Amino acid sequence: MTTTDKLTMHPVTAPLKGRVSPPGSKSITNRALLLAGLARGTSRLTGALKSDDTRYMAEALRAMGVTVEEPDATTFVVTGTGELKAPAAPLFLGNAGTATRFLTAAVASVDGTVVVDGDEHMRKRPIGPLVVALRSLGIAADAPTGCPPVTVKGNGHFGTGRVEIDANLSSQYVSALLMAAPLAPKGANRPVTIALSGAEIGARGYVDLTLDAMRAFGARVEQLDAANWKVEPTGYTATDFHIEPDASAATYLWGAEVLTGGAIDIGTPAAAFTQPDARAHAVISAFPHMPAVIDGSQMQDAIPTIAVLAAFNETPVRFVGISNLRVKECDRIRALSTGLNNIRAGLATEEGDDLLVASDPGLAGQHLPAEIDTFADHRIAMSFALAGLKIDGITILDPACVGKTYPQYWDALASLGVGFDRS
Ligand SMILES: O=C(O)C1=C[C@@H](OP(=O)(O)O)[C@@H](O)[C@H](O)C1
Ligand SMILES: C=C(OP(=O)(O)O)C(=O)O
Repeated sequence: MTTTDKLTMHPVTAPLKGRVSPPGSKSITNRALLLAGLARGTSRLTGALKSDDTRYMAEALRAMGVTVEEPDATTFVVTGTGELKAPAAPLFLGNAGTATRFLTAAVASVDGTVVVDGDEHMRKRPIGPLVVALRSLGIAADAPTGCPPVTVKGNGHFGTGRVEIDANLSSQYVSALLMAAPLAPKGANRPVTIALSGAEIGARGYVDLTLDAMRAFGARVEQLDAANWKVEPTGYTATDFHIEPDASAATYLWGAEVLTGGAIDIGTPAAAFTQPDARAHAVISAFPHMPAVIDGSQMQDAIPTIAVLAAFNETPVRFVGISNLRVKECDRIRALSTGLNNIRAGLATEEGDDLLVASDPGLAGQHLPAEIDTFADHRIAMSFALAGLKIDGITILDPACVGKTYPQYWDALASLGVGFDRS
């Protein structure tokens, strides 16, 4: 599809029925790309996501001497030498949080200086706690604004010993340290211990994805207790690896199904996903009787989907445990309240970091023209598209921002019979 500035949805006239498979998981693809790039030898990654976020990771690895081939639309063939080389220019990672955080730690293993940078949105997303943790290991890292760009002066290996990390703002800091930890100095026989400091981590399920991917690439990592992990200095071993579909992408299809009373076969049962957002399936399946209070802490990326559905629920919904939605691609609590109130004043209220969504099943079928500012955030675009399935007049601004994780999103909706005008 060509890039357009606006997309106005046509409400559906019949339940949505058909088969649409979500693309590969962004989280798992970017973990597998990195670990394959750090390994010596060739790894074949199948079922992978090809989108802005994974392209940035692949390009960064290429810039550091890794061969990344793309034989088809869902496969990466990655050949590494067992070490990353210093890139000739700063690594530009757009607004890909995973690529930015994971590489910030991994480039400590480069022998030379690496600048990790992103776009204007990424330059507002905090990375200070990760930089502090790297410095405590003796790695020269600097991020003067507390956000990218980060300059890392690597000395050819990661550190050893114990490192503390405050992961309250992002679980990606823990994943970043875990994945870099096997890259200890040659001959090191001491493990790295990663210890949580501060408040409880956001979405623990992402750390579990990290451990699974690390073990698949030969790492020896042990969770000692809820706050401590021990990682042996093994490096990584190339392997073939299959990536499951993206659970966050699946939430839009589950949402479209319940909102229209349809039947959309996404090809993967909800219980088969290992990603945290699969938890959203149970909540979405309860629509239009979703609970009065929903804790988003363990399924953060699904909250925009559920918040838009909540407007059509039988009863209001309060979202709690979502404070770090304020530091995602945009301030998602603000973007959701702005968009919902734009559809109808009073639909959403922010109370501190809670979001209250007033419900009105009678919204369906109404003509309520609203231009939804997506703040360049794929999840805001994809979730408000659901409102446009039931309300006449919903226009999504900058619809191409879905390219961050689901470039085929609009085509997928069209394949189910959804209509829209582009302008
Ligand atoms: O580790 C990951 O793959 C991710 C962790 C989450 O971010 P935070 O850890 O910053 O909450 C999530 O929102 C993001 O889309 C992907
Ligand atoms: C928060 C997200 O992405 P990231 O942190 O990887 O940029 C997301 O995809 O919703």
